[in-house]
Amino acid sequence: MILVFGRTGQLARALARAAPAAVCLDRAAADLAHPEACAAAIAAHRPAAVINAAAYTAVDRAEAEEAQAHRVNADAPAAMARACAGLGVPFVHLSTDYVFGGAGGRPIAPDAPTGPLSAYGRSKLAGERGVRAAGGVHAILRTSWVFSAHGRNFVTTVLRLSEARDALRIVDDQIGGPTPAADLAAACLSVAQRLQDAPALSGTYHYAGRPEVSRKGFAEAIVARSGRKVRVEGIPSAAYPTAAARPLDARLDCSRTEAALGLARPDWRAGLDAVLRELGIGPAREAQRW
Ligand SMILES: NC(=O)C1=CN([C@@H]2O[C@H](COP(=O)(O)OP(=O)(O)OC[C@H]3O[C@@H](n4cnc5c(N)ncnc54)[C@H](OP(=O)(O)O)[C@@H]3O)[C@@H](O)[C@H]2O)C=CC1
Ligand SMILES: Cc1cn([C@H]2C[C@H](O)[C@@H](COP(=O)(O)OP(=O)(O)O[C@H]3O[C@@H](C)C(=O)[C@@H](O)[C@H]3O)O2)c(=O)[nH]c1=O
Ligand SMILES: [Mg+2]
Repeated sequence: MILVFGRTGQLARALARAAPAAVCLDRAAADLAHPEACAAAIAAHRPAAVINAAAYTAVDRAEAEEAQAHRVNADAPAAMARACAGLGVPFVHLSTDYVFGGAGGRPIAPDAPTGPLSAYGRSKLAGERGVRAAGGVHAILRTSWVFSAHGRNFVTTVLRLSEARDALRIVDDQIGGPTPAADLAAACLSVAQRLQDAPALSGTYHYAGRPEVSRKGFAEAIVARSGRKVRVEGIPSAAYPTAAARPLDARLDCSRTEAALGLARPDWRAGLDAVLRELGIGPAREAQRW
């Protein structure tokens, strides 16, 4: 059995769909603010593998709650990893492109130097370090711009805004790889299985959707595919001040993931069409050519 933390989140919902036999724990069952309770949950369930899909993901709010973000994103994953190492159970943990400063101008390899710009990024980087230090069989999967039909993500945000406005102002100097939660879930399950068969595959991997796009380009695709009549105006990040700074170019180089694990990058446009169908929004214009 696969044990999943973060039942109500985008990724965990997709994991539950893809692996109905998985046991998914929510905050009531395992609060990551209490790391030892998470370790106890692993010992109690004695799973074949653990996937941590829970995190403090409120990037801007984390600037004022860095200690809380650290507890949830660093202390809890470290405790989970230690529990898994003690039981000899593979641990799959999610991290983010926001551990990078994003100023390099080219796709970033998994072993590249990090440099988070935000409290969220710092907390996720500390989580990576704690997982590695536990020394067990593990995979850290860095991903980016995860979206689905559920919860707060860029797709649901743009759809909500496009219902209320006839123009959106979206930054066009931040580029990345949108990642469908459904594809990310499949990748996590594949990695959890591979680690059971080949512990030496332990390591840090990049897994994000393609083609890379700016936030403005992503918003244009969302608006176009949803059939909404909304103008999307490109603006510089400086014109959209936020509490947390975002990397301008933290594109993840995913080539080693494909080589080592056989996981190709998902096409986010197909993922977007699937999400819009799930939301009953469209119809996707057949004439639309990518
Ligand atoms: N979303 C994105 O764009 C990206 C996400 N990631 C990473 O991928 C993983 C999954 O992200 P995603 O599915 O989008 O996350 P979501 O924001 O959709 O969900 C986060 C989940 O974590 C849970 N959670 C938060 N705090 C606690 C806590 N104290 N105790 C227990 N559960 C808690 C939430 O529960 P509740 O509903 O109760 O708040 C929720 O179920 C995370 O590790 C994230 O950092 C990486 C890159 C991009
Ligand atoms: C809503 C909106 C956002 N933006 C900008 C703000 C910000 O710079 C950028 C992204 O906005 P959001 O806050 O929705 O996305 P954000 O919360 O930054 O998404 C991040 O989530 C965490 C969990 C991750 O790990 C990252 O990979 C990334 O996906 O878009 C606009 O320019 N116009 C808008 O109308
Ligand atoms: Mg956000």
